Order: sequence, then C-alpha cells, then structure tokens
Amino acid sequence: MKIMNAEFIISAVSPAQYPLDALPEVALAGRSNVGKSSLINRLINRKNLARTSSQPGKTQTLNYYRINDLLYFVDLPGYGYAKVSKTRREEWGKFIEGYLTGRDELKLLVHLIDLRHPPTADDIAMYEWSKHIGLTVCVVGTKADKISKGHWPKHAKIIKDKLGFDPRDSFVVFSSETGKGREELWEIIREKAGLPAEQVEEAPKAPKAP
Ligand SMILES: Nc1nc2c(ncn2[C@@H]2O[C@H](COP(=O)(O)OP(=O)(O)OP(=O)(O)O)[C@@H](O)[C@H]2O)c(=O)[nH]1
Ligand SMILES: [Mg+2]
Repeated sequence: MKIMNAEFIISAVSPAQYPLDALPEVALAGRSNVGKSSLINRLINRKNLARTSSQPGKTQTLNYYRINDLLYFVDLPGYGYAKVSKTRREEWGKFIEGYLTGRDELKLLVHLIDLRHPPTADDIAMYEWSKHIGLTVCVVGTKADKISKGHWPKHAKIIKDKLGFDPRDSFVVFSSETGKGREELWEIIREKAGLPAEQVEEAPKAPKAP
C-alpha cells in the first residue's frame, strides 16, 4: 500500500466522537505493550504518528488514524495491564466492548499476540469473545525479530493451538522493527476493508509524439 496521507484524527472517549464519514475501520487489539502503536507506525512507515511507549498502558482511548482518506486504523487500549485499577479496567472493558459489538464500519480486528510467548488467558479470552460476536480477525504474531526465523512456525503453531484458531481467519508473523509481514498484512487489510487492488504506482508514460 502506498501511503499518500496518514493523519491522527481523534482520541475518542465516547461513541459521539467516532467519525461520521462511514469509511471502513480496522481495529488493533492486544495486551499492553504488545506493539499495537508500533505496528500502525510501521504500516504507514511513519516513525511516531501513533504514540508508542516502553511504559505499558499508554494508549487509553480509541485513537483514530485516517489513511489515504480510504480507511481508519483504530488503536484500542491494551488489555491485561495489572497496574491499572479494577474500576478503570472495567470502564475500558465496557467501552471497547461497545465499540467492537456495535460498530458497523468495523471490517477487521487485528489481534496482536507476542510471537515469543504462548497466549495469555486474556489473549485467549479476547480471541474467543471476538469470534463469539462474529468479528473477522487477523491474528498477528508480533516482535518476530526477537526470535530466530527458524522458530517462527513452531511459535505460530503454539499460539494457534492455544487460541483454538479459526482456519477462516488469517495469521501473520510480524515485526515492526524489520517490516516483516507488512505487505502481507496490508493485503489482508485491503481485502477485508473492501478497498480496490493497489493502483499501479508508476506514473503512466507520456504518449509518443506523432
Ligand atoms: N523488537 C521489537 N520491539 C517492538 C516491536 N513492536 C513494538 N516493540 C516495542 O515494544 C514496546 C511497546 O510498543 P507499543 O507499540 O507502544 O505497544 P502498544 O501495544 O501500543 O502498548 P499500549 O499502548 O501500552 O497498549 C516499545 O518499546 C516498542 O519499541 C517489534 O516488532 N520488535
Ligand atoms: Mg499503544
């Protein structure tokens, strides 16, 4: 995907703030610190449009990014961060749940799971619930650069087995550090968001003079 334009639109704290222009939306979910914001930055090849942090729990609102005036990425707050108070967690839970169950524009949930480790109980619950409500999911195994390439298939299989992976969903091995999986993920996003196939990037040749 050639990125012509990517802009931060809003940090939404209530549904009244969601965009009204009905563009398709792709949401990013996963544990705190799994690499959601980094993945957005890598997809659009911008260093820091989506705010990343080594401190988990940084993204606490629904952050909308509009890409090429064609679709939105929606960076969801991470789950599973122990230091956040229970009340706060429950509030987020309801807010995210409301978004994921009720948003017609949502075409794909990109569910990030750290490729290095087996999925946590929260990861499994999130996946099962998203399948239960009928979402189309792409599971992304993140931080692939941190393990050797030869181990990727074994780690991917453990994640799939533990999740009870639905073979109709997609699975992408990804690294925001190296860009591994970027094109593959873009292709899935393009298809699920119903965007037209990539335009030829080269400018057409000028006609020859007669
Ligand atoms: N090596 C490596 N580090 C990564 C990768 N993706 C993210 N990180 C690092 O992991 C940390 C967390 O990344 P974020 O993108 O902020 O994670 P997040 O999921 O948005 O976190 P929250 O907003 O807290 O939910 C940062 O220090 C990133 O640099 C990756 O693919 N490879
Ligand atoms: Mg984030």
